[in-house]
Amino acid sequence: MGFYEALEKVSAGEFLNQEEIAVLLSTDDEQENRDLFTAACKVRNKCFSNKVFLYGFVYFSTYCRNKCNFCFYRAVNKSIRYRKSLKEIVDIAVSLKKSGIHLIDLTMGEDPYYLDRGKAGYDELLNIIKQVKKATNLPVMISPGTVSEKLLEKMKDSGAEWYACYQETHNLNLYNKLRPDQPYQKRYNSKLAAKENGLLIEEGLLTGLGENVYDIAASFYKMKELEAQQIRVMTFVPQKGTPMEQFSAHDNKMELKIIAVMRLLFPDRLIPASLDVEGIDGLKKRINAGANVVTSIIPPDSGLAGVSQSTLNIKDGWRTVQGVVPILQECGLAPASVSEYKNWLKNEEHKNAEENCGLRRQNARNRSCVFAS
Ligand SMILES: C[S@@+](CC[C@H](N)C(=O)[O-])C[C@H]1O[C@@H](n2cnc3c(N)ncnc32)[C@H](O)[C@@H]1O
Ligand SMILES: C[C@H](CCN)[C@@H](N)C(=O)O
Ligand code: SF4
Repeated sequence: MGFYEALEKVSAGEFLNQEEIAVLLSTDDEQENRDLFTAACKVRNKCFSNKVFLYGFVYFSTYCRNKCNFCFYRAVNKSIRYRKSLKEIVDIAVSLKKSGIHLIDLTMGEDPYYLDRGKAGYDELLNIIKQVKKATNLPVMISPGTVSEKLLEKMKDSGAEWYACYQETHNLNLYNKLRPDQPYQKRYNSKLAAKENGLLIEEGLLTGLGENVYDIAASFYKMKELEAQQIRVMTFVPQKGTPMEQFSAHDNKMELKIIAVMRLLFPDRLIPASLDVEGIDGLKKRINAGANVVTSIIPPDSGLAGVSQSTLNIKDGWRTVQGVVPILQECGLAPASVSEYKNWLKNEEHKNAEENCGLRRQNARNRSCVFAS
């Protein structure tokens, strides 16, 4: 099947086979790329109108027990380590809320202080979620890595709506190289357990790590199977002092194509444009590829580090609502209101609960879109 046949088929609402996905992802033709992005934005606008969601980011602990080969915060790296106090975390969350974001993303390394049962931090972590919720009354996403079902349940009870945990790839060999000593299935099962416990889940891919278009197509099938409410991709950014420091940094072309194809395959799912890859300069192209969420918004004076770009555009204030909104406007878009975001969540939580009860197993494509005109 040719590029335009595949594009037409997916635009008409059909899921593609792996060969057809590979065709869309393989194009280097400029006109084909433009048409892919235009089709993706059309589908996004049909589902979400001109509304974009904004996520504030609080990386509150950079300590980590793992040794992911791509990550600046891997256990043995000489990176900036900090653990923010409860007061600091709540203050940052409140300042993010005041700036106009829709969700607080509480992200951490797999910090044993918080994750090991019996340590003081275990209850502190739950208290952080509770206090952030209480102070902001905003939806909360927790990104703690692979955790037990018990902890997921407690996180949900403490007020978290979302659990983010990215597999990065579904090519087992590549996964094991990227995340040594972190069994693939255990990480995957965390997401299933979170979903069963009523949390919304985010799945994510890294690109530029040696995967091929068939691996990416296989990941889309896994995303379909997971029924994640939010799906993302980020280009790998080489990190100083890590085993993959010399791994050549990729341009962002594949990331943009993946965003567009994800949008076409999963029209009504949330798809982020992360500021943590290329900073503010990379926002427009990600939005114009079909993204509908801006992530990694960070208050300039919070002393927080990003994940893949620990400093880019933080102190200069570009990773802020103020920095982001004019770019959305240039794309003909605008931030949603908090209640629009909450309505979207409520609807998804309802569907999730119904699915969990086995009341309905319906193809994602037939789901109604909250913002559909
Ligand atoms: C730093 S972790 C934070 C949550 C938790 N520690 C975990 O691993 O799930 C969040 C994500 O950042 C992304 N990431 C980490 N290092 C990166 C890099 N060098 N380039 C691009 N993305 C990166 C990965 O997708 C990873 O899953
Ligand atoms: C990867 C992070 C999100 C974790 N839920 C953040 N650096 C981002 O780009 O959105
Ligand atoms: S990606 Fe997450 S789990 Fe892996 S080293 Fe980085 S912070 Fe730790």
